[in-house]
Amino acid sequence: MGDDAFGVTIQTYHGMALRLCGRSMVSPGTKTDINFEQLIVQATALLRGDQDFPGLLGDELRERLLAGYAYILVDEYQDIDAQQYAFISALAGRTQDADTKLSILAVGDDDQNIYSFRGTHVSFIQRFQQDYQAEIYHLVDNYRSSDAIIQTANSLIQHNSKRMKQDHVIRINTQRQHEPAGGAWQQADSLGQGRVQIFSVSNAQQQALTLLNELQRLQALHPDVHKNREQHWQWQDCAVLAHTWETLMPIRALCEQQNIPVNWGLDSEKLPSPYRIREIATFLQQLDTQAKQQQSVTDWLVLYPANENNAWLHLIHNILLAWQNEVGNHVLPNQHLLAFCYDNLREWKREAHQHQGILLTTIHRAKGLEFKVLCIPDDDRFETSDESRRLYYVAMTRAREHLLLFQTQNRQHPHITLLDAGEHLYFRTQHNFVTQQFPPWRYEILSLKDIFLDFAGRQPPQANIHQVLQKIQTGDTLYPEKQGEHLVLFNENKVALAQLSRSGQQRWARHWSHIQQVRVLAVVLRHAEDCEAQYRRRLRCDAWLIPVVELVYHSSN
Ligand SMILES: Nc1ncnc2c1ncn2[C@@H]1O[C@H](COP(=O)(O)OP(=O)(O)OP(=O)(O)O)[C@@H](O)[C@H]1O
Repeated sequence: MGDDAFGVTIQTYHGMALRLCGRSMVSPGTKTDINFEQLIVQATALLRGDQDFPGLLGDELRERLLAGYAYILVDEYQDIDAQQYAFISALAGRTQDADTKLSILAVGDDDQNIYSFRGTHVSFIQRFQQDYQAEIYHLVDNYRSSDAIIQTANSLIQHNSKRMKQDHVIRINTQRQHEPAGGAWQQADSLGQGRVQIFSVSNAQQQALTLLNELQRLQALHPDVHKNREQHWQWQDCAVLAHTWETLMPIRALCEQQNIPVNWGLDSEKLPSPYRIREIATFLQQLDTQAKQQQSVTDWLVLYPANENNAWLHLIHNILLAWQNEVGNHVLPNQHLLAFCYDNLREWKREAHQHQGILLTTIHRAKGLEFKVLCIPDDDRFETSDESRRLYYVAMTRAREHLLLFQTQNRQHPHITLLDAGEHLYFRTQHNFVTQQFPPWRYEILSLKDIFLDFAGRQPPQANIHQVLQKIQTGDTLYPEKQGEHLVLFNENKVALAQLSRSGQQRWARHWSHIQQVRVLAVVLRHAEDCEAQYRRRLRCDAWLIPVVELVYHSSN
């Protein structure tokens, strides 16, 4: 699109609502984080004229707010919830007369609706046509996956009822139609031949061993296939997508034992708000104090270069690159970048992960991504329902070259049993691995409710703990020890940096002596005003830091 792209604004629902409401930014890192849940409701009320805006009437207001927008493209329309639906309707002027309506283009795939637990409903996309008297275009060309993968995914999803694409089957794009169904691997891999491979395994450990064994077999073949394309095997081209984190634990343990780099999708339910993470809070603070100053993004990129050693600084760098992509190197007041950061960080929570390596995460978090090699381990949470089939379909359609599916022997896999057992599938059952000592490790983020949040706050500003916490980095190791009644985390110089809360104590007392490693994931900022009034008088400083850690412990304890 070239320079025309500068006329396009790309925003999340919340970003758009924030822009329309004109909400002033709250001070970063304070208790008054933006109430994102109310933003969309408020913006909708403003657009509909249900809520007054000083000095402007309903239609006038809507025009003022939407000045400049002529077209709206809503992506992933299948995943909208009732609030977002009302917001889009108000934006598009569905209830307005023909002259004031904007043009709206919705893109979505009802087969990929997987967030119904969050209140999203496939009926919104299904009724789009009648809502807007819209024309429908079916995009059926697939540019991503091999034909074998496309056919296999189609053979599953066809079992769902009331699909919008019932009569519009996904097919490989025209330019690739002459290619073999298994792509380049049909020739290069005499065993798998680019077919979708289905592995029968007896338990979770054998599943992990089989999975890694197959990835290493493909890795060894890789140079033959890609020798002319200057492509090397990269572990980040592989992903394992499961229904639950639990399923991924033994796979991660085995990867770490074999020194295969792992990109572990972080369970963001356990993480603090990204705005409170030390590096991010500092950055937002910088932007906030210089909000009116005009600056180009390149100035910020100098301050925040790519940083593979610190996930948070790297995240800031990536957000700056995304901003550069949107506005180029135009010089703008920093407040625009600040709003962009708030919005982006909110979205980031959904896809939190760290490190380069094979991505281990849940299917819900892999939406929209794609990988050369995709594995779906068996998970006893898959069931016979349209919803579960859609989830499995989303996972399968992330694969470009290899799709490896796993089923537990002696159990009918609800989805694999539905696949057309044609030439695209290859069933593998012979896995005679030598029984090896399987790594017994489990991984868990110590959630903030398990930590005594005021631990450092009860020490004076000059206490050593504050300087040490300022310096610790993501990836550093801490050491668990008992100190009297308390479970405490120390650094290598025996400075106590955190103590578990009463609930943390109950949860971890049994495991404390079986912890193999404590890794710092983030350092979080806390202010005295975050603290309940009754405890505030015991504080001895206004702000302090808290380490957020992941515990690696022995699973049999
Ligand atoms: N016209 C095209 N020519 C070449 N490659 C394309 C074309 N359109 C899409 N692709 C490639 O196909 C892949 C899928 O495209 P894209 O992510 O836009 O599809 P999508 O419909 O959003 O996928 P999904 O909803 O399944 O995540 C990407 O790797 C993209 O680069």
